[in-house]
Amino acid sequence: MLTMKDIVREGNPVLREVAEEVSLPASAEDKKILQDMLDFVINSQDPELAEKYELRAGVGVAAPQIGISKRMFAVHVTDEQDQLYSMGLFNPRIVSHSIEETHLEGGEGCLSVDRDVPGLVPRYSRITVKGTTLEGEEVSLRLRGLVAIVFQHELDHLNGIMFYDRIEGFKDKLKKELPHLKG
Ligand SMILES: O=C(O)C[C@@H](Cc1ccccc1)[C@H](O)SCc1ccccc1
Ligand code: NI
Repeated sequence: MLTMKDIVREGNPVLREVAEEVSLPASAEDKKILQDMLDFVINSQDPELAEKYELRAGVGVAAPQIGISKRMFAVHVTDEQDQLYSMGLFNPRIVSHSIEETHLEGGEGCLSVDRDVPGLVPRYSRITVKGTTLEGEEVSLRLRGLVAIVFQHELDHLNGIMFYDRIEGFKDKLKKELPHLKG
């Protein structure tokens, strides 16, 4: 099973690579890796397992975070309507998004970042994501709220982007929109 020792930390160049498409249908090896990633996220939310294996609670993990530069990630997160999104996705991509943006009030964290980085991270409020599930099914998901933010955080990992790369944008954007705040 995956534990925190398998999570690469910032500074490791793999986190700054653009990950490779996964050839489909996925090999047994790629399916095993993605299933292990999904199990890791689920385990991280189980208080007993998290304590026993010293897992940091997470709602997603991307393959580059375990040192594998492939376009796949796993999420286990419940949205505001209590709909559970528990899945592994191969070759996920945003096919459309709102202009409107949102952010988590407390900012974001990352399993690969062992420090607090304050600041709001702008994300699209609504996205449509396509990808292929562990079962080999092509899905199209219309997402909003926390789930949309989680998918965008994980998708960024596939493109070598860390959440704090986006924090400056937010301040610059704020200054542009509210020049009187310049300072
Ligand atoms: O590092 C990762 O990719 C896992 C992150 C994903 C994430 C961070 C911030 C915002 C959205 C997604 C971990 O899940 S961080 C822990 C966490 C737990 C619950 C809600 C948000 C973040
Ligand atoms: Ni992260």
